Amino acid sequence: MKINGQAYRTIWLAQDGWRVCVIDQTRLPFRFETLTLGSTGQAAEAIRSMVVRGAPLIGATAAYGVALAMREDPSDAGLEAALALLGATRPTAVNLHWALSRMRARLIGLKARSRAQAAYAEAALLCDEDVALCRAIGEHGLTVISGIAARKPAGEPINILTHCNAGWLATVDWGTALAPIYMAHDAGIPVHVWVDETRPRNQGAALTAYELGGHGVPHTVISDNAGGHLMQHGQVDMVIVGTDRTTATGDVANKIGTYLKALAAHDNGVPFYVALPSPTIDWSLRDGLREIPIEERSSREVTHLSGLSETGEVEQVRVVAPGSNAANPAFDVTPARLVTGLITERGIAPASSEGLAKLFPDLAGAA
Ligand SMILES: CSC[C@@H](O)[C@@H](O)C(=O)COP(=O)(O)O
Repeated sequence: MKINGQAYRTIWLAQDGWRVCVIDQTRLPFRFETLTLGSTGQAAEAIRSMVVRGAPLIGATAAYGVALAMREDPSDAGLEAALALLGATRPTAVNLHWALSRMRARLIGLKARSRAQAAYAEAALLCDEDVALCRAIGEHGLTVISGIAARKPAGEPINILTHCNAGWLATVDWGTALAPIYMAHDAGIPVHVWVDETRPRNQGAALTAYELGGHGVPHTVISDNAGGHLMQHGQVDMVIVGTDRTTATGDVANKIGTYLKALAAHDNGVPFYVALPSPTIDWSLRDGLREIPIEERSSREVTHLSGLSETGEVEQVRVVAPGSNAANPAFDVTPARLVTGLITERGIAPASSEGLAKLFPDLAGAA
């Protein structure tokens, strides 16, 4: 997607052909800065500190982290150490482990001297595939938006609510939940997006609003608590969110607060869709609530807010009473029964074992 007219992916190789460039998402929306990663340690730190975030981009960065490791130490011990370091960065997004398993499978049978080149090629392939998966998700999701548009008076915007950031910044390009929205907008279908601010880190207010604004998509940022009210008053036609891990049975882990939106959507008859590429499906899990690991993050993300001061400086301020404790579970699980459909690269599946297995017999069968 474009920033100030220039096309970007979220991850690319530097001019030297081996270091890895990323957009520093902790600086958005007020500063656009890129970082160049020159070691596995730096790649791991970029994931841990959320310089890069979003399930597919975490996987892509981890893949390049393995490639960087293979320049440093391509031995079996070097490979296993890199996989362990990168695998311990963030617990919920399964794309991380999917990407690391794929890199291991590609490299383990090779002689050490061939590994670096093969690792870079595999990481690049994984990134290109991610772009293709997200584009296909966009095309399938577009049919849902077009269907809703056909039932509305001509010219009236389709109001779509989204939570967190599942746009191109969360993937290599296009995004998952936002891909259908970009495609609808580009096709001339009038869309308007309600953007949940997504406390505590405000990925909606900072990143989704930045992306949609950059692409000219009409949107309005709302406080996280406003969605239910808007749904009760008929102001939301559909919800689309992304996911960090979806079980083989269709339970969906996503940014904290997603479950409450699904409940409100269910109560108000608003369709609730989840957009995901197949690497986000954890075929080994059947009970999302019990089995998906939920990341606990620093309480400081709850007690403090970051923003632009009147003097143009990015500052942090405390918003919680001094002395109060804060808890910060970063994800929640929406049970399959609340999900209208899973928008994947192969089409739209009911959120159930049967629905997923029918679309992905090859993957479901292999688990
Ligand atoms: C296409 S991204 C899907 C999810 O990764 C996204 O919705 C999300 O929850 C991101 O969380 P984050 O903590 O910002 O990495």
